[in-house]
Amino acid sequence: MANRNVPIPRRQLYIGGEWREPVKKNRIPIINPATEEIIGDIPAATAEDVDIAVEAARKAIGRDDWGSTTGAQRAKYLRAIAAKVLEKKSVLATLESLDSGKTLYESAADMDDVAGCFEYYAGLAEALDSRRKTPVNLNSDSYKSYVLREPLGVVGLITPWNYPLLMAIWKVAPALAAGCAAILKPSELASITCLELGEICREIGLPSGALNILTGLGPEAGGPLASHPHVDKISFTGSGPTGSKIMTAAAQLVKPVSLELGGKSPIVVFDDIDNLDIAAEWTLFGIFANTGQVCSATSRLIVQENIASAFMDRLLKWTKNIKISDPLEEDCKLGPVVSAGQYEKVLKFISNAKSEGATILCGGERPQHLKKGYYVQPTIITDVNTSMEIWKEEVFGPVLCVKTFKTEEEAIELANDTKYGLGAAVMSKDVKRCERFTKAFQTGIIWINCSQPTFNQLPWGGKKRSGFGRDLGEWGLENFLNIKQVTEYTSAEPLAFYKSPSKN
Ligand SMILES: NC(=O)C1=CN([C@@H]2O[C@H](COP(=O)(O)OP(=O)(O)OC[C@H]3O[C@@H](n4cnc5c(N)ncnc54)[C@H](O)[C@@H]3O)[C@@H](O)[C@H]2O)C=CC1
Ligand SMILES: NCCCC(=O)O
Ligand code: NA
Repeated sequence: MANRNVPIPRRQLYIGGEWREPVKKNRIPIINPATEEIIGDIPAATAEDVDIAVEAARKAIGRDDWGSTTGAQRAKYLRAIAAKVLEKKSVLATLESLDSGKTLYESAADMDDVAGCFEYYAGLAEALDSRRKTPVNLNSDSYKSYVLREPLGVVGLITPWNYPLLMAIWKVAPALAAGCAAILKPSELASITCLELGEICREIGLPSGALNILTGLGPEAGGPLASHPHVDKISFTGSGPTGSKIMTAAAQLVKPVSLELGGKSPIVVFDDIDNLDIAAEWTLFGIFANTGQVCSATSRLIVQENIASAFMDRLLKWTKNIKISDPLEEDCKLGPVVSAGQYEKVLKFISNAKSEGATILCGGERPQHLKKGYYVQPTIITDVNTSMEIWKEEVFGPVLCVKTFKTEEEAIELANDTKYGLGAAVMSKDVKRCERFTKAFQTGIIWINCSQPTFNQLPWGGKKRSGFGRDLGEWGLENFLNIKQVTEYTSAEPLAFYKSPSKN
């Protein structure tokens, strides 16, 4: 077992490069979901603190030490942050697991990804210098034009608890690379590592106000950020209802938003796969990794009828092998869900599925050997029909529902039978078929013969009710840039649109 006695730092809000007590001095308890114990507390920001942070961010943009930096200069800060994250990886990973219930293995992998994401956007920040000013050929002798890529301004980043630091960094790294000043509002359910990012920024000497971190409740801290007149953009990852509230608040000021809102992603398994075990493991990984708390989790298995029985048999065998334990225990592969509320919600989905006539093939309860903590067994549900809640709604827990199909057309129809459109996976060795599915899936992310691998270089986001806009890749950077066209009249001739007074 890793050292569970890592002290939980008692932090304040990180504003203008300093730790600052919230104006109202309120704090929120930190709960370890594996033990249900209170292990510390975080500051609770309110509208007053949002005002102070926005002011600090505005000042940063107006100061030369941040507002006039080149991409290459900002890249140095990003690389310094990446190096610090790696230096502190073990402590950060433990804190992430204590706060969110994520297995230590996954928390450590997240810290590598966090550092990798800062490194990746450092590269894009450097490349931005040569792309900052792009001439545009107008086929005109009278005009000369170019396009500037400039930082968008002050941006609000509102992020969830499922990958507490990583989801924040998917937005923080490109925002800083672009030269914006950012205000991060992480989830109140898991904020520790985001506050530690504040300490890292302080240690590496990031110019004050370039990144501000406000922990607090959604409506009290996130709400005022979304509706603040001096915040130029909101980038949000989280639930549909909250995304909709943020968009409504932002719309009053015609403030741009990008929304990443989760889904009910399908994984389609065909009978031509060579190896049932390989497909079974990807299917499991697609729904049980991070205890199913993944926006792109492939939570609907759509399996070809003639292999369904053999495939389900393999799935059950693999599922029985999953070690469920305290996330800090070695080889733990499934920790608790994040909170009491999420635990109740997941169990309610399972009991509703039962009352609607579905069969709980395995799991469905808390594991017998764990008396405390928000643990839910990995659960597979069959005899599902398309009108059931379990088929339609995002559970955000370790719950897979299963349907069978006979024909390819039927599989496509089932896969797209959702209001969401984030991810979709197909398992088949037929290349042409995979191409047909790539075209037919109504989503932003397609996985072929795998589920969930994620790379900094690739765009991340969905369509339909999964939201719009893209994190990661060059698209993640574009989110935080203003595109400005500059047109210069270079001719010595007059415009000659109006009658000249000299000809009167
Ligand atoms: N797509 C995804 O990645 C995620 C989806 N979810 C889904 O959402 C459900 C609810 O979980 P929550 O933690 O309540 O998610 P949420 O969407 O309410 O929270 C995400 C972020 O939004 C903030 N927020 C909440 N209300 C706000 C408001 N009125 N204005 C501005 N910011 C606000 C929260 O404080 C947090 O930082 C989960 O059960 C899960 O199904 C949750 C987290 C991530
Ligand atoms: N593997 C990263 C998933 C990100 C998300 O849940 O939004
Ligand atoms: Na927590």
